[in-house]
Amino acid sequence: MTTAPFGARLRAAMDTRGPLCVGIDPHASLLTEWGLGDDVAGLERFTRTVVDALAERVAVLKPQSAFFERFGSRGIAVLERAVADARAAGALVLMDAKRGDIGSTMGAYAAAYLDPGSPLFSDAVTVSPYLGFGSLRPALDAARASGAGVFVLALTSNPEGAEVQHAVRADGTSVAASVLASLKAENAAEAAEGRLGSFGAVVGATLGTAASRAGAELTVDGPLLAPGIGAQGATPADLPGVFGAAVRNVVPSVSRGVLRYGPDAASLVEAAARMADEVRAVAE
Ligand SMILES: O=c1ccn([C@@H]2O[C@H](COP(=O)(O)O)[C@@H](O)[C@H]2O)c(=O)[nH]1
Repeated sequence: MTTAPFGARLRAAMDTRGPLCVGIDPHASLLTEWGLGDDVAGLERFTRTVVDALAERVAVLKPQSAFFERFGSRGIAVLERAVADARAAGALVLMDAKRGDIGSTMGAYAAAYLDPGSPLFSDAVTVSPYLGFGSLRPALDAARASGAGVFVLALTSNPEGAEVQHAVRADGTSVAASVLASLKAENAAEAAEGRLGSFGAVVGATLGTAASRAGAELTVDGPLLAPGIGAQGATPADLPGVFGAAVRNVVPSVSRGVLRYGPDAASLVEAAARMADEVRAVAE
């Protein structure tokens, strides 16, 4: 590995830029609101505007792969360009792809997002542990080898997530608690040296006290991606209540709550800065 581990790069970015992650989610409705066509040209203009406005300012940009995949290969080409441009401008790119499959197929997903030779290589990727945490091993190993990161869905921001994530296993722990404990084990070496690990959890900012109800220990010694701020109803003020002492490792994520201020670049910058200020006020 020639690059520093993701956890170290993320901590440095959070310290210099603040911890905010802005999602690139080109919803059809947003393309229309921005006066763009719901087509590849609209997708490209939207994506380029967000990257140009924010990649030099925020710690993390999180393209939502689904919105690019719906345009087929030409949408993926836009995504590839966005990843490269955002990284070149200094943002860390978290590919929100939520992949999860049997281990052998997981290896191919890892090659797509975590192999530096891939056109979609990203600083980190979201994955789903519901084929068993062990099925994620190829992604965890690939990330370790390339200095990338992995964010595992643990307690998602949507209300439906609880039916799976709060389910209690034969050993009496919840599914979410078990995912979080597995992540903590992955980060053990970095934690022993006082560094932020590269293996993070997705924990919704919308959760209220649900994490403690699921018996989930949020201190995984890695980053905690907190989506749900803005359009899903959570605010930065909710973060201390959801995360407690772990708030220092939280990367609050907002997509529509910033994107709705486009297409004017200055308005996007202002919206992200306002959100970052609100986050700073509660996270320090
Ligand atoms: O638990 C989760 C995991 C991922 N997401 C993703 O984050 C954004 C949220 O968009 P908003 O417009 O800020 O609501 C979106 O890409 C989701 O797929 C999540 O919301 N919750």
